[in-house]
Amino acid sequence: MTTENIGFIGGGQMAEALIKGLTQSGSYPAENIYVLDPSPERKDFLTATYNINTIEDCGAAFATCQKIFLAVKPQVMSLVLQNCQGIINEDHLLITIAAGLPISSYVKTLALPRLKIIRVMPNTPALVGQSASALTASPYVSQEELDKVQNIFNQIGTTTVLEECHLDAVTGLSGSGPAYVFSFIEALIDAGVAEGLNRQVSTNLALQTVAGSVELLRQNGEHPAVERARVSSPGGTTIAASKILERSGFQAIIMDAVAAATEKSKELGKGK
Ligand SMILES: NC(=O)C1=CN([C@@H]2O[C@H](COP(=O)(O)OP(=O)(O)OC[C@H]3O[C@@H](n4cnc5c(N)ncnc54)[C@H](OP(=O)(O)O)[C@@H]3O)[C@@H](O)[C@H]2O)C=CC1
Ligand SMILES: O=C(O)[C@@H]1CCC=N1
Repeated sequence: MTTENIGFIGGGQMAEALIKGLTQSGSYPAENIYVLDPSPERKDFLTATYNINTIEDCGAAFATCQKIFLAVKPQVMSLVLQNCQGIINEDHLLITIAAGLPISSYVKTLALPRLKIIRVMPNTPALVGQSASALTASPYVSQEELDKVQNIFNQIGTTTVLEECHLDAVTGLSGSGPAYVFSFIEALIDAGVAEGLNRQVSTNLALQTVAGSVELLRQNGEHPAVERARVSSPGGTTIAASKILERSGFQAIIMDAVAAATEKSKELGKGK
């Protein structure tokens, strides 16, 4: 069976995370991957690093690739789609990773009522095969087509198929989520340094604490509050720290942050 060519319109951070995840895991041959980006330096970097191919314009992308990933910022998507008008037809399969933009906005801009498009929200841990992606498809995508695309994302992490109404919340939680986790880890490292630990030691301890806690939750299957209670010895250190987190509204801050990102995702799609 021959491998289909896949193309990326936009070769930025998230496209690179997907390309690296797919090529370095060995799950997709580099020679079947094409990228279109306005920056010659960026294209040179991507071809030199991942041995993939570059492509010059939308016409060449759609002539060469069976599946096209739209990986540009939501703010420039309509311009990109306008450039592709008359090139994209209802036989093509589009996969968009743009935050916020509803499937209906692509149908409207391209004036293709039976457009086949899958909207996906991945995240950058795709770089190391650990992405969390949620997918939703337009009604004209067959189950087989959805399965194939889901399988591509399965090569770089976990996937969930959801109704489109949930995609903004997914963006707020897992799309942007790595940034919140990185902030937390950064704070833990700095806290260790503030308490006198060497930065490298502090980094190693913080990373393993987060990784180990995730693994514990995965393996035990308990609610995080149960595991938190197990760490908190009576009259001990953890409960003293927890009091500070509670007082500062730590959990509410995280919930507010996810709500702000979810709201921004909705805003990006408004009027589109
Ligand atoms: N970063 C993340 O963690 C995630 C991002 N996403 C989504 O992925 C998409 C890309 O985001 P991200 O990778 O962060 O952004 P980047 O800005 O890193 O990537 C976008 C790329 O598209 C290029 N570009 C701009 N105009 C065109 C055009 N007309 N044709 C082809 N390429 C073009 C940009 O080039 P130039 O910079 O020269 O303009 C840039 O290289 C967004 O829609 C975002 O919502 C989804 C999940 C997670
Ligand atoms: O910040 C953003 O808009 C993109 C979408 C999700 C993660 N990064």
